[in-house]
Amino acid sequence: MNEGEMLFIKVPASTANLGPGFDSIGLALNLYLTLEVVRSDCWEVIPLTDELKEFPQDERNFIVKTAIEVAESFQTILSPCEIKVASNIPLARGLGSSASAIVAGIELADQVGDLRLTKQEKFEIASKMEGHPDNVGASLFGGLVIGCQLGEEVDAETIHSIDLEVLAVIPEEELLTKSSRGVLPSTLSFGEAVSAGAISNLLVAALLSGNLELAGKMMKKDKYHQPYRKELVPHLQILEEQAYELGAYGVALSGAGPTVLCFVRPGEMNALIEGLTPLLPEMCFLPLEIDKEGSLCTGAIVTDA
Ligand SMILES: Nc1ncnc2c1ncn2[C@@H]1O[C@H](COP(=O)(O)OP(=O)(O)OP(=O)(O)O)[C@@H](O)[C@H]1O
Ligand SMILES: N[C@@H](CCO)C(=O)O
Repeated sequence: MNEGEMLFIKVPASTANLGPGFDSIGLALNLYLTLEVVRSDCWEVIPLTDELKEFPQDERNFIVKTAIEVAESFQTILSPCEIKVASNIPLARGLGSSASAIVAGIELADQVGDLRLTKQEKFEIASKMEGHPDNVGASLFGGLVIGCQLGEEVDAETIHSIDLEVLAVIPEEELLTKSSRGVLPSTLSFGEAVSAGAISNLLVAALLSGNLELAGKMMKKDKYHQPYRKELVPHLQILEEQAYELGAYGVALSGAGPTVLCFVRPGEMNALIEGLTPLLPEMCFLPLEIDKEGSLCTGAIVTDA
């Protein structure tokens, strides 16, 4: 990168699982982590939004650490940069903040280190780092992503033709993914695994065919994680009981929670918010749409070579 040149990186938020698509289904959402990158003498991260001020502002920052680690795995040393970071993705709320930071780090390594990675290569690296492909796949590709990670191998199909409107119901309290995975069982019986897989398969088919009632029905029937996480996220039960009555066709825990997503038809958002606000007055209600583009890098880059 020549002096004075600036690189912009934009990575969308995401929701994972959509109920039964545990560790497999991701949907990109229109909240963003953005980076403005210029060459500097040392690594410096300048947070432009308040929530990011708690993180280290040098090479210990998670995004920078990720970038350095990725570049090193390709025997590349990154030249230091000054990075202005902004984000409207709530942290540790189930909206893929850690996945967006990982994807931003990979994009940073790719651009500054001139690694020339393909999207698939970025997806493989990101899935390995995050441990599952759902959030990172959505943040990279945009749209609805159905992924499968088996050991080192990771595959995905991306669907951009689906339009969904969602209401994110976001509590004030954080819930770390690590804690929320801690309440999950270590095994399911063969019979439970078969029905959990069938529910997930039918969710995908219903989303693809536009049968939204059926998709919503399958979200509620998840057997992989929501029944266990309800103890940590009591408002999931309240929303499952009330949101359908108020016009939503689906309700699902967003990723590891604590955010819950209500899926609504166009034109029905306001009535849903009005109906839910008195029931959960302490929550933030945020209408969201699907991001169709995934991560984007713009700006001129000239490498050291
Ligand atoms: N922009 C960022 N810069 C540095 N660290 C970040 C950033 N975004 C997220 N993180 C790290 O990721 C943690 C949150 O990750 P976690 O997996 O628990 O939740 P999430 O990704 O927001 O939710 P989910 O995985 O359920 O969608 C934060 O507490 C922080 O340590
Ligand atoms: N599939 C993951 C998403 C959160 O990282 C989970 O539900 O734990």
